[in-house]
Amino acid sequence: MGSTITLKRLSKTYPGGHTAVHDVSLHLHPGEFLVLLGPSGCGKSTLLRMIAGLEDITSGDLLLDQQPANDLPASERNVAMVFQNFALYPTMTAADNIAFPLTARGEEEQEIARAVDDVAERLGIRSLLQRTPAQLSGGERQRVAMGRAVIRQPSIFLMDEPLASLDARLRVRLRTEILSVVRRARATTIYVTHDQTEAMALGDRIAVLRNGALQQVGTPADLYSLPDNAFVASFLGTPQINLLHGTLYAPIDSGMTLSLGAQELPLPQEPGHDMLRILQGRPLLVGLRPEALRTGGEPAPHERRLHAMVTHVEHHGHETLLHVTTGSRHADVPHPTPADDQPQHRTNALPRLLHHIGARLRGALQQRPPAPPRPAPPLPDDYGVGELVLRAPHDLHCRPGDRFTLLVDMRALMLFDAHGDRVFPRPLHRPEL
Ligand SMILES: Nc1ncnc2c1ncn2[C@@H]1O[C@H](COP(=O)(O)OP(=O)(O)OP(=O)(O)O)[C@@H](O)[C@H]1O
Repeated sequence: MGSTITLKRLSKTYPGGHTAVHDVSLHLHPGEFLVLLGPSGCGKSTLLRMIAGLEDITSGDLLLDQQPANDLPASERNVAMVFQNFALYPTMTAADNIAFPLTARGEEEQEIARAVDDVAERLGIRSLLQRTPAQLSGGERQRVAMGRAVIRQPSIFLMDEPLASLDARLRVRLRTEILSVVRRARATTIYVTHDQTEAMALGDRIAVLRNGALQQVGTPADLYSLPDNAFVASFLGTPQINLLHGTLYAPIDSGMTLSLGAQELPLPQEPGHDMLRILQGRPLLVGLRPEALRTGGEPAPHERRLHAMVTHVEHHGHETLLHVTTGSRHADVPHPTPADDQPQHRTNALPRLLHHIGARLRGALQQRPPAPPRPAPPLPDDYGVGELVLRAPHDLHCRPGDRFTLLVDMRALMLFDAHGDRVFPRPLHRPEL
C-alpha cells in the first residue's frame, strides 16, 4: 500500500546561495499519482531528490506516513526512483538487472525468479530477459528500469522525466504502461516532467512549480479551466491560451465593455459580472482559450463578435489552426517579482485588490459618455503575426488576408491582473466584495 507524503514549507538553498525550492507545501494520499510540472530549472528534481533522501532539506518538514523523515536515510524510505537515463548494469542480463534489488536483499532464488517473471509479464518484456542492456532499445531499457523499481514493491515511486529520452510515439505508449504498473503496485507516485501533455494524461493531480515556488495544485481539469494565474493558464493546453492586453470600462448608465484596443467586447449583463466593476481602468490580461473562439455563424446569447483577419493557417489533418489578428495586443505572462515568490503572495493579493477598490469605485461612478458606434476596425494591411489562435474545421478553406467574423464565448473569459493573478472568474477563497 502507498504511503502518505506530506511536505510542510519545504525549502532548499544550495551551498552557493541559490534557493531552488521555496516553501513548498503538499499532501499526497496513499496511492495518489501526482505530477510535478514546470519549466527547466524550476526545482522539480531538487524537490524529488529531497523526498528520496538524496538531498538535504534546508528548512521545512517532510513526513512519510505522518512520521518525520527529514533525517531518515534514503535506504529506509521504501522509495524506488526511476530516472531519465536509468543506469542498468551493462554486463548483467535484463533478468538480473530486474532481480538486483531482491538479490541484494538475499531473497530466495525461486522466489526471485517468480517475481522477475511476474514483473516482466506485466511490462511485456518476457522475451527480452536474457539480453544485456546493449541489446535493448531505449524503450525496452526503460521497461527494464521500471521492472527493477517495481520488483521492490516500494510504497513510493519517484520518477524524474523517465520518458524524456524516448521518441514521441513510444512516450505515449509507455506512459499508459507506467500508469497501469503503479496502479497495480498501489504505490504513491510523484512524476516529474516539463511536458504538460504528459502531466495532463497521467496525473490524478498536477502541482505546477515556477522558480521553486508552488503555483497551484489540482486536478488536470481544474488547472485547465480555473488556473490561479496566467503562468499556469499558459503552461497547460495546446495551443496555448491566448493572452491579450485589455481594459475594462464600466459606466454606471450602460453595460460594461472590455476594450481590446481596436475593438471592444460588451460583457453580458449577469449578476456575477457586477463585481468586475472594481477592475475598471486597471491593466488586465484577457485570457481566451482557443476553444472559446469560433469562426462565423450566428452568435449565441453568450457570444460576442470581433472582426478578424487571418494571418497564418496551419493544417494538422484532423484540425486547422487559424492565426488571426483583431488589432489587439498579445500579452506575455508577467515575470514574477521577488514579492510574487513569497508564500504570502496569495494573501497579499487581497489587500492589493482592496487598495484598488476605492479608486475603482470612484472611477465607476464617473459617468463616461456613451461610446459612438464603432466602424469596422482598421486591421493591419500586412499579415504579420496574429495575436489569437483558434481551431477551425479541417475542411475550412481560407488564406492569409481573408477577413471574417470571430465569435467569442464570453462564458470562457478569464481575466488576470498585472501580476498575472486571476481576478475573473473570481478566486473562490476571496471574500465577497
Ligand atoms: N547541486 C547544485 N548546486 C547549486 N545549484 C543547483 C544544484 N542542483 C541544481 N541547482 C540549481 O537549482 C535550480 C533547480 O534545479 P533542478 O534540477 O531542481 O530543476 P528542474 O526543474 O528539475 O530542471 P530540469 O527540468 O532542467 O531538470 C536550477 O537553477 C539549478 O541550476
